[in-house]
Amino acid sequence: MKEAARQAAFATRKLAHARDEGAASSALTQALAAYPDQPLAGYWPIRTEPDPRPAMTAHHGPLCLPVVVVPGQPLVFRRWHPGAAMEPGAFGAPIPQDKTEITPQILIVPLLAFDARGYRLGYGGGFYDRTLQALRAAGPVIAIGFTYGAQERTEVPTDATDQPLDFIVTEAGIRAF
Ligand SMILES: Nc1nc2c(c(=O)[nH]1)N(C=O)[C@@H](CNc1ccc(C(=O)N[C@@H](CCC(=O)O)C(=O)O)cc1)CN2
Ligand SMILES: Nc1ncnc2c1ncn2[C@@H]1O[C@H](COP(=O)(O)OP(=O)(O)OP(=O)(O)O)[C@@H](O)[C@H]1O
Repeated sequence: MKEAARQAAFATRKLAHARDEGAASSALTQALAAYPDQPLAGYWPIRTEPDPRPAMTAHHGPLCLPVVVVPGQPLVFRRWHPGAAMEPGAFGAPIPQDKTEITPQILIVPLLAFDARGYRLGYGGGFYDRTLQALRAAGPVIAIGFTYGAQERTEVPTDATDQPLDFIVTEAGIRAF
């Protein structure tokens, strides 16, 4: 069920990526302006993900990027700043060389599809679900899904471990759940 939804979502995201990247990025900068000082986790874009780095660069607080420690475990987050030295990470996304870990309070979360309940479909590792579960158990966290409007579905397939998003940002603007 999730696999078929993933394949279809890759196709619509590729088209949306070619059309709208800049617009999605400026909506993200606006959403983050509500939380200027909190530690922010973004991501280094891979495939056809929209690029959150311009919005991260505009953020005042500490910045970090996700690192896969091992499959089946939550992500950790390494300190990052624009221009920071990078090294190859697992799964094709570069990671900061600086091993200093930061606990983010705001997370920009990549995704393949989302629905009106705020549920998301990722690449299938369960990394963000495990990470959000652990962070939410420890304190307040805001998860902001970042993608294109074309990735909305009536209902994405979910299971008991899926963690909902607090906001979705697309080129159409900011939605709260
Ligand atoms: N930009 C970005 N960084 C990220 C994530 C992400 O989704 N986007 N992650 C979010 O978790 C983590 C990396 N996890 C990932 C998990 C699977 C695949 C992926 O493309 N898997 C392929 C198989 C790859 C392989 O076998 O080597 C696939 O499912 O087809 C990518 C990233 C941390 N960093
Ligand atoms: N907190 C958790 N504890 C145990 N298993 C989990 C947890 N979160 C997710 N999983 C498991 O991980 C696997 C992958 O989950 P799922 O297909 O929802 O990934 P995804 O949301 O697409 O990926 P990601 O969150 O990395 O973007 C599933 O078998 C799911 O049950």
